Amino acid sequence: MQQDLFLNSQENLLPFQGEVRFYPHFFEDTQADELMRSFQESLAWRQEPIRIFGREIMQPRLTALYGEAGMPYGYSGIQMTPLPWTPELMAVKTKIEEFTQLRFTHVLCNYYRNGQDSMGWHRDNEQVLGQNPSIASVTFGAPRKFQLRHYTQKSIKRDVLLSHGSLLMMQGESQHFWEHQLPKSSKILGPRINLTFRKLIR
Ligand SMILES: O=C(O)CCC(=O)C(=O)O
Ligand SMILES: [Fe+2]
Repeated sequence: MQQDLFLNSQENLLPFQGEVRFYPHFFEDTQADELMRSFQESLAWRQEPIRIFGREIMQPRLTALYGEAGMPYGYSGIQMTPLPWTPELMAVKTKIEEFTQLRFTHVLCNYYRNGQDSMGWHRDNEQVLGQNPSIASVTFGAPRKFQLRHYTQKSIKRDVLLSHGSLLMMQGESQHFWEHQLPKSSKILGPRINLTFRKLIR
């Protein structure tokens, strides 16, 4: 199928032990602008605490979880109950599913209010994601640097600028062998919305 060819023709950003592919113009600019505005206003953004080394701290960003009823999702000591899909989130999910020929059950939404909001080094390797999860990550708004580094050889790093309307696919063994982060930026940046589509297994 044409789309499979296109999907795999994009170069792998990782040198080994996983696959990460970047599609800078997944959405047309006008569509990306509209989705940014709509998600900014309509999603149920909240600042939630997480537990790190037994201490509760507020996450340096806002989040919201949408997905299938009765399938909660948790990370870093918090458990989130999904809200039902909105038409816009469902439309984005369908577009990604048609492009990738994969299926997703949930979307974790992240809202970075400015350059001071961030996400630290982590792997998306919760058991409910299964062995080699495929994660589809789309970006709207301010472009931000996204970093990958090998989990045991931490000097091996890759950077990619996640731009407005882009799609990043993380697949294969990437969540075993690579961690990723969205560092703070000292630039004066507007808001950025990131949607990470995931498939939870029952
Ligand atoms: O904002 C991003 O691009 C990264 C989000 C992420 O890694 C996550 O939600 O697990
Ligand atoms: Fe992640």
